[in-house]
Amino acid sequence: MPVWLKRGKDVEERAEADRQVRATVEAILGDIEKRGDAAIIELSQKFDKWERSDFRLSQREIDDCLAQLTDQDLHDIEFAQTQVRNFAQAQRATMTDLTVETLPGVTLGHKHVPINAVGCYVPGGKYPLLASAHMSVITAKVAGCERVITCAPPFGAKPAPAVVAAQAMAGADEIYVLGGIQAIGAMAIGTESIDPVDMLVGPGNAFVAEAKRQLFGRVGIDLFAGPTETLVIADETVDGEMCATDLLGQAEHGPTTPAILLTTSEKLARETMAEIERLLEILPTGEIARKSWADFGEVIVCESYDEMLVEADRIASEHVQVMTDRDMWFRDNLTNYGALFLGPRTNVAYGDKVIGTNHTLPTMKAARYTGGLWVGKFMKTCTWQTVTTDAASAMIGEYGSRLSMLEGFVGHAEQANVRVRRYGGRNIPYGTGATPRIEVAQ
Ligand SMILES: NC(=O)c1ccc[n+]([C@@H]2O[C@H](COP(=O)([O-])OP(=O)(O)OC[C@H]3O[C@@H](n4cnc5c(N)ncnc54)[C@H](O)[C@@H]3O)[C@@H](O)[C@H]2O)c1
Ligand SMILES: [Zn+2]
Repeated sequence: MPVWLKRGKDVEERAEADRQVRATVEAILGDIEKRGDAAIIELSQKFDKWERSDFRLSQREIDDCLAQLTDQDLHDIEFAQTQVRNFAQAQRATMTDLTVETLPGVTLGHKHVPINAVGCYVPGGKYPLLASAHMSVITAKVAGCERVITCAPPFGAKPAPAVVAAQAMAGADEIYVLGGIQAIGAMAIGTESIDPVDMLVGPGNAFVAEAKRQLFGRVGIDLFAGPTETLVIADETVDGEMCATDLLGQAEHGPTTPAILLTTSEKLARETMAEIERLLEILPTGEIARKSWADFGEVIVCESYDEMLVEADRIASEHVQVMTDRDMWFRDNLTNYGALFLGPRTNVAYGDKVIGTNHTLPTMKAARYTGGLWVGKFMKTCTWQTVTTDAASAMIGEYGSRLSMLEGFVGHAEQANVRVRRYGGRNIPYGTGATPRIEVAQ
């Protein structure tokens, strides 16, 4: 049985916080629906102290942001964007259109159709998360989406230059400085100044994730990508400093970030907890990380690798860092996770910022039913079919007619029968729903 050396807050407390967020989001989306731009302007003032009548940046404002970055900054952003684009293109290449003859004269297929208009949210309340611009905008463009618009909140009551640069360099068609529920609502519902999109993507805090969830149906969403979570699976092949650094590296995202250590070694567990206390004293973002570690950090000691696997699948964390003597065994056997980071030479920050895999990933156990954002999320896989011979049309028609009548659908049966008459030369009077029989072999 696993033993907890440290536990996080219980589920009830989290559920109460979720209820409050749900109510706030519902009220604000209703207001945006009713009052459009007027609501957006007020909300932006209220939550972000950001006053503007038009939130779209002009080309001049975009150029001004680009000019504030150093050559090194621009080179680094370009490097990261190239990695994200290369991987997205390789993934796109695995998605082939399909044409298959399933019976003589019966041809079925599917094709991948890019979604026309996409709204990409780039979070930036606590940190200007420019990497989210690459993850959403570039991936949408690789998919072939025509209109890709993007919203990020102001940072320190003005546009964050690095975020704007990343949005522009990624190829965004419209850039808005707008955050939180008001950004999500404006993109999905539309206002006098912003045309609505077909799909919302991108990570964000609990308000952003909940707003996307409530708007799902009216628009598509990528997945539930709320506050970051991380899980480290480690044995004695690594030390406490490495584990502590990887846990705190993600705990700094926000005060509700679960960072969990699963290990077979109580010695490593205790060493990691001590290291965390030492590092929290010197980490400049330690205040946030300390709060999330105190409230949501967990340390679980397991008896075996199999037990760690079961626990990891139960936790279904957004990020899973594996540093053991059998990393590929975990890759081959884990089933619930957003993204895997295998071996001590890589880590979650590489994925977050630069290596090329997408960092928008499922949280709150959504990893049980979805992977992260990828080029396939921006495509609709739509089927088509055709019947190319008379014999095939009549043969499928006879089955279709009988199966329709089993459901009581006479009109459906007639759609089939008219073809059985014309292409099969069978005389079935209209409106009888007569079902020609076949001999079933014994
Ligand atoms: N799951 C993923 O893939 C992933 C990836 C990266 C980041 N993240 C998460 O993104 C989040 C970013 O959060 P953030 O807060 O820094 O930026 P954010 O851009 O998501 O949210 C900032 C906005 O929240 C709104 N807001 C703040 N307090 C509010 C309140 N009380 N009521 C209504 N609206 C309010 C404001 O309008 C503000 O513009 C973090 O939680 C991080 O963990 C997740
Ligand atoms: Zn991160």
